[in-house]
Amino acid sequence: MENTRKLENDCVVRCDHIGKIFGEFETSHEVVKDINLNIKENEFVVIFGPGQCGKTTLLNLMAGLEQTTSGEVNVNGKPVTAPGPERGMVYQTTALFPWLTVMGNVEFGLKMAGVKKSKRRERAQYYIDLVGLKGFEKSYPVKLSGGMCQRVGIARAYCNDPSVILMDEPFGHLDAQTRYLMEEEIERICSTEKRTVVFVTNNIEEAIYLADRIILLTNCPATVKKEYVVDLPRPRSYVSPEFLELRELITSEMDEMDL
Ligand SMILES: Nc1ncnc2c1ncn2[C@@H]1O[C@H](COP(=O)(O)OP(=O)(O)OP(=O)(O)O)[C@@H](O)[C@H]1O
Repeated sequence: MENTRKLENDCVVRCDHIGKIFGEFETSHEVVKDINLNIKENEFVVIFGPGQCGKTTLLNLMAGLEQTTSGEVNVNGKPVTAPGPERGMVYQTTALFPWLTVMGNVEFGLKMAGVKKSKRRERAQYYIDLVGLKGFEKSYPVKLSGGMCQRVGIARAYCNDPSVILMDEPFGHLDAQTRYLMEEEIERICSTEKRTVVFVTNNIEEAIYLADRIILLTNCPATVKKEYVVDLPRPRSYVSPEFLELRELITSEMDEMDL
């Protein structure tokens, strides 16, 4: 489906010296420290790092679900102060409306935006088909598997045509086989419809399989330890020598952090 968005430049998300401290005084906990990031249009950026290092917090700052204590997040050149429709979210647990069908969930944002029924149905159907859920339009979330619910979440995010889609470990709760399948699916969807995606994971293989660029964070408080541009051809093989070499490189960098 045509992407009608116009950008003034090719940088969609910009984090300018952002920091986050939870609490105050003796209970204060610094979780994100002085992070600078520029994420370009249609770039697939993976935020990767040790457990509990602050990945979700960083994503929540981009989403406007948390406020920075220093620095600023900009999306399309505008400061982020609260959640907004130009930032779509896909969560680890799908956060679907259980009382709405697949169609109802996918078209929800457009309905709220006042888009005419025929138009929003057409658009929602396109994304339902794209994520492989044709035939399930009238199903309720309770009848769907975990992987199918995640497909609905992805279709919903795409359907609203945000400038950036923020994904917080969307496959973290899936069994290993479904997870591999969904990684292939997101790869297929993103190559059919290029979007700017920021994707949080603590799975190294998932990171290398999907990313144009991996941002490796340090232990908490999270700072940028290293960036890796992943220019392996797509779709990638988990067992190609280049894939394994990069996995080894990032893993040894992480092992050093544990010392
Ligand atoms: N609202 C909050 N108030 C206080 N501390 C918080 C809050 N949110 C997160 N934290 C703390 O920030 C740290 C980082 O949490 P965060 O969930 O961002 O890490 P993560 O890297 O996404 O974790 P995981 O590897 O489990 O996905 C943790 O110690 C967590 O307890």
